[in-house]
Amino acid sequence: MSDMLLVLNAGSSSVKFALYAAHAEPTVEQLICEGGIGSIGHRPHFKVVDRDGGAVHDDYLAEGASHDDAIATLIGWIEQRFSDQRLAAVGHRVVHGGDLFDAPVRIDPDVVAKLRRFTTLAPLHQPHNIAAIEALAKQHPTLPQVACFDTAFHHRLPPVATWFALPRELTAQGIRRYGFHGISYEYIAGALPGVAGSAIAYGRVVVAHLGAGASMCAMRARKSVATTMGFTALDGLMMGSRTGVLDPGVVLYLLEQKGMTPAEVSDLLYRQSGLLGVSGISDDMRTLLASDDPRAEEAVALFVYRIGRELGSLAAALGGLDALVFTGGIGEHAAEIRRRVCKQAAWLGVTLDAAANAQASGAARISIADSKVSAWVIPTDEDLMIARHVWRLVEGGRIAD
Ligand SMILES: Nc1ncnc2c1ncn2[C@@H]1O[C@H](COP(=O)(O)OP(=O)(O)O)[C@@H](O)[C@H]1O
Ligand SMILES: CC(=O)OP(=O)(O)O
Ligand SMILES: [Mg+2]
Repeated sequence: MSDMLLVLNAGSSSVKFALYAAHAEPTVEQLICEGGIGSIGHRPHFKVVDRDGGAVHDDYLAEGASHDDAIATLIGWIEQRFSDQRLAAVGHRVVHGGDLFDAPVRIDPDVVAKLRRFTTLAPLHQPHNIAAIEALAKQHPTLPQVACFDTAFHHRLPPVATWFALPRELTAQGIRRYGFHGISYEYIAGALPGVAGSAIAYGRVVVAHLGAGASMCAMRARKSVATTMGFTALDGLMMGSRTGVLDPGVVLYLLEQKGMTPAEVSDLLYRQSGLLGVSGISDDMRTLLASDDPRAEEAVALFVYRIGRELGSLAAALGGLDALVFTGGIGEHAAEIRRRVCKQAAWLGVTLDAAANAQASGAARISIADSKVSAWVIPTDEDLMIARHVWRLVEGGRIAD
């Protein structure tokens, strides 16, 4: 009976998954199928596609089905569909590992207890990451589970890049910049030599992970030296529904002058702001780019402007820039956003190849051949990165059934 590895990325309203054959270290070719159960809490939609995007399964769960129901349905479907194969281990994307976890780890009750400490620092993600872990542990107590952390890739940031200008005792308590999207950045760092060549890969590179959640990371020789997200995944860039960086005085004003509760402020900053809040239309870049509403244009303009400001800051942290990489749903698919960002970065030496940008599909250079700073699109693959970590832990014998 051959083995499979399951990767889960549990979010606020979805459980995304990828299933890999585990006869060797996972590669794209070993992807068996992927998909997810979305709209959890409403009428959950269970969709699965094969490696080529062909439909494998399309069904709905009962109205109001929970995350636990979704996990049970997914595992049941896998066991029934692949009854001649064994699920050897499960890897989870866990957004916040704080200062406790700098590498993937086998999950046990002690690890779960530690993960809970960071729930308030990642309210959109951590509770659901933990819910998926606990649902699986309850339903399949002997199934090895591994946690891979968004924060781990940034664990060796220069100390000065982690400090807030707060009293020392608060910094000592862990109130500092952690950084996120690290699984994505780790994958891009691994892909850079093959896509852009070693000279660039080991140079000064800023990677822009532009999705519903968005951040940027300054890398030198493929190591994180600065990043836009901070203590939480609320900081940095303007995002689909999140503010990004905000004058902390605004929070005090909302609490003290507007009489909002902390919970109301949290909901405002995490779920009602960003592209959604500024446009008053949508958090989805596709909708805003297709809209002729002036508010949509203002939201897109601010989104691009904030990227430009952070790019300048990250180039300063690097002492210059050799390459700019776009990834994430917007970074990989929105040529218009890439065009605007690169135009705004002309002062840094980025010269866009308009045709290459318009037709980019998969990994591609989108700057002209002799651009002082090259620009690239590299699709990320957080699931594959997690599957590789699970394999290395299992293969290294550090996971026993
Ligand atoms: N073809 C496209 N054109 C523009 N934006 C796109 C396109 N496809 C996806 N997106 C954007 O990518 C976002 C999702 O990015 P993704 O990285 O998948 O999100 P998440 O942060 O949830 O992982 C969507 O909100 C949408 O705005
Ligand atoms: C950390 C974060 O914001 O993740 P996502 O982009 O998946 O929301
Ligand atoms: Mg994402």
